[in-house]
Amino acid sequence: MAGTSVFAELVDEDATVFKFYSDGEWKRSSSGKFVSIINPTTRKTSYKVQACTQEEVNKIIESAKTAQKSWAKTPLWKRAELLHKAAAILKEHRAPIAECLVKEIAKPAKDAVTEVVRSGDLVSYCAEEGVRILGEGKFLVSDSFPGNERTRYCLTSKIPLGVVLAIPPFNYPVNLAVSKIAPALIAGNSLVLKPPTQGAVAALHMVHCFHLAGFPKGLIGCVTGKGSEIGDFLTMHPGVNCISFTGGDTGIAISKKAGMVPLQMELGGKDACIILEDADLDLAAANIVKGGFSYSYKWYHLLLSMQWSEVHSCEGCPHHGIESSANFIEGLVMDAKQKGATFCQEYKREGNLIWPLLLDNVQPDMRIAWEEPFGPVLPVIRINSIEEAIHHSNASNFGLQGSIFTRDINKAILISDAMETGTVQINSAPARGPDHFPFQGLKESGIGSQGITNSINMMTKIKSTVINLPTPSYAMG
Ligand SMILES: NC(=O)c1ccc[n+]([C@@H]2O[C@H](COP(=O)([O-])OP(=O)(O)OC[C@H]3O[C@@H](n4cnc5c(N)ncnc54)[C@H](O)[C@@H]3O)[C@@H](O)[C@H]2O)c1
Repeated sequence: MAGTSVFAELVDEDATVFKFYSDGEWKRSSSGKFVSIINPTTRKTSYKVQACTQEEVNKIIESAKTAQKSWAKTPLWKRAELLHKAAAILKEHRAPIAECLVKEIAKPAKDAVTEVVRSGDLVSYCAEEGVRILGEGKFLVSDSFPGNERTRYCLTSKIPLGVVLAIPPFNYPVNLAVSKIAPALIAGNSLVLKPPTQGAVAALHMVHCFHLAGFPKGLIGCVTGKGSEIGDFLTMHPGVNCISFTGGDTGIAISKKAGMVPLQMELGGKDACIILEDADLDLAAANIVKGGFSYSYKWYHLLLSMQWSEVHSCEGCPHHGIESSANFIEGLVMDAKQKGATFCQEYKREGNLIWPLLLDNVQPDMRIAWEEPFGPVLPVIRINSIEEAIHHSNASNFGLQGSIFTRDINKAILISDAMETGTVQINSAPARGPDHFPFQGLKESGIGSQGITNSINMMTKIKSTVINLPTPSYAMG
């Protein structure tokens, strides 16, 4: 159970308020204030976390700065060893962490366990990859550039950035936290985590697994509280040397406010799925259901016929969101209704629960054509040509992923090259992973690239050491 056995020190005596992690210890905030985490299913408070103060943020960053200096001097194999240990502990304690995910974000129990196990695997893979890529540098000689003799040797290596700030979103609060934590640590950085409110307790449990693995005091800090109170303070903090963020539009605002630090931004998307006439329609339908509805929290059963116009039935699958997101989704649906979209099912909402809905004949003047509902509402735009499909896809401000369904690989490649998205899936729904695949958004969907290798590289800088020789020295030959 959450907050018990090895996790008992995370929680207050009354077992409801979780502490934050600073300088290797679990602490109560001096604010005396808490942030409640509402269970989206029961709409009751599941947990409370500390509302940390700016002074507490300062202290965490200061400790992270100090700890990073000696961590960077820790041999790479030792850093990897600790990460492997943390990964094993994380996987061992998957049950209580998964329980938090169920209560905080209404993730189905099986998916919640998968998220934790996948996170452990990510941490181990990152340790292995780090040992290889950080153990290599470059050797360059000067005479390859015009006008130079071979009098200079340049040795390059990868050095850490310092303090990395990690901000994951609510939908994968563990996986998208470790995808930032592990690369940062293997590369010799320290790490400050600001988890999302919904998902904070799962993240605190995950951080405790790193604590149990024996990472040095202060190297990892985890601060909880309201984004509106400590968010800007964190992202504009002069002690932060890199920000790795996953979320929505908040990331655009952060990018504008952040100082001269490397940014890794993984933001919203509006992934177009282009289905050509020759597509395997069963495959396309199954993947569209998966891509459009799989994060609708509950099991679903949606039968799509071979023709969009003949959607037979759609049952179950309510979307357990928070009230503001349910209202936002409803706004998109009503706008589409007013402008003439065809409803393939009756729109159904009870409280925060929204049932899956397929909207046909969506037109470019409807908000749902462009805005991300982040809920179980799927718009269908009928197209007459490949060019029209590419046009609609590229007209989006987003550029995260896209899908193409066709049996003609030559056409698929041409369309893929024309799509302005970071990833294109041929004959599958948009997916993030496996976690070592590069993953990136174009336009308003992000800055930089992720995936284990890219994240490690992104969280380092190149350092050159140049050896200047008094006379040219050429290799024997
Ligand atoms: N690109 C991807 O692969 C990917 C993956 C998962 C989620 N997302 C996106 O995430 C969004 C849903 O997640 P969300 O609702 O948690 O996103 P969000 O942008 O509302 O919040 C993301 C994180 O930012 C924090 N935050 C809020 N205000 C802040 C501030 N002023 N300063 C610093 N941090 C602040 C939140 O607490 C949370 O931890 C969707 O738009 C979705 O597309 C994208």
